[in-house]
Amino acid sequence: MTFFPASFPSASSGLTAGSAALPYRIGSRHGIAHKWSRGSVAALAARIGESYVAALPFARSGTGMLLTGLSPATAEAAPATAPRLLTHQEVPAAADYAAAVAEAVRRLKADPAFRKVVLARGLDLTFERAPDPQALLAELSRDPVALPFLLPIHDPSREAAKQLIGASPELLLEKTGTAVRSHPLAGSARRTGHAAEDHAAAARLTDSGKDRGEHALVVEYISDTLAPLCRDFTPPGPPEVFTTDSMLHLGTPIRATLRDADHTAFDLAVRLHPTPAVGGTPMEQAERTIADLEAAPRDFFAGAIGWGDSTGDGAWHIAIRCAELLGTRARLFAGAGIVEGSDPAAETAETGAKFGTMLRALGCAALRDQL
Ligand SMILES: C=C(O[C@H]1C=CC=C(C(=O)O)[C@@H]1O)C(=O)O
Repeated sequence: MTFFPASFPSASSGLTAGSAALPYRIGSRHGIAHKWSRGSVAALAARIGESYVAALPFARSGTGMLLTGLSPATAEAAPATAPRLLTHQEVPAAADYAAAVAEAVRRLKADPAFRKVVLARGLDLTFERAPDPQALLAELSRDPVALPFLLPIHDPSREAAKQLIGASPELLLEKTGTAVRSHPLAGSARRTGHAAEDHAAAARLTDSGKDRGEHALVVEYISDTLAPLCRDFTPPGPPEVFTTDSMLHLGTPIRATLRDADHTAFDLAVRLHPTPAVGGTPMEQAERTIADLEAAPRDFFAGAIGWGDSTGDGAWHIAIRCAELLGTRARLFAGAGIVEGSDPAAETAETGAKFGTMLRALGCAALRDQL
């Protein structure tokens, strides 16, 4: 699957940028859409070069990063030995995450208008020496369906050089001229790599009313947001199974044609973010529940990362299957969509399985079986 038009500088190997230049406020949900008109994006692109890269945090009120020095990812060979893992700690522990899921299910059952919330947790790792981000990026590039990314996300005035690294399987929005594309994912099963087991898991996922329901909320939200901006919007067909290196997902390809090419990719991404693939339905209630029940601050996890050019074209992915790197430490993140029919133990296991992408790249794939 190709996520980027051929003109994108890093089309073949991922999204990377040199330095965090201009932290900016997203403001209100639609505020930036006006500020970031085609003209302002063109002016910005002229200042920083042909293209820009940006990262939006999960929180709509958070501070985003506009990144300059867009640099093609160099897929260097990974060193033979990954740094030795010294410690690992789940944040929170699996039992506490399961308790948070149970509480979310209680709240969902108590209010029929509250349909879904995505709850996440972290996994803190420390290594004998600092993992090499370029080597990790090369490892993450092995999955052809995911977008590898490596972005500096630190605010220079606040802290040391934090980097966000991952391989996103989820396309939030791509815009080329008037053509737009999205590929929402929701509803998941662990991939074991054994063909017969994965085949059976894919069949169970396709037949699961609970997974189809949590997926449909995301497709509905994206369709409702894009349809008024598009001509002849055709409702997408049923979901398909989408296979990544470590997971199976329900995924729905969405394609449409904008009425007006003047919407920039940035504008559309900000209108869509965050979707119920990482937030919930309704969003305000999900945000409150996430603030109440999650132990690890999300920051840029479950945010959006993307690029754009002076014509307004660009592509945005959801920042999942990722980690924050800070020296010898890494914090991995994983979330699961919780609906009324969720089983806390199964959702906890799902987050454990989702850590698999980063664990494999970091050379500690075996840890996935203990989570
Ligand atoms: C929030 C994550 O995944 C999202 C994307 C695909 C499937 C999901 C799910 O089945 O819950 C999540 O919505 C994550 O990987 O941390």
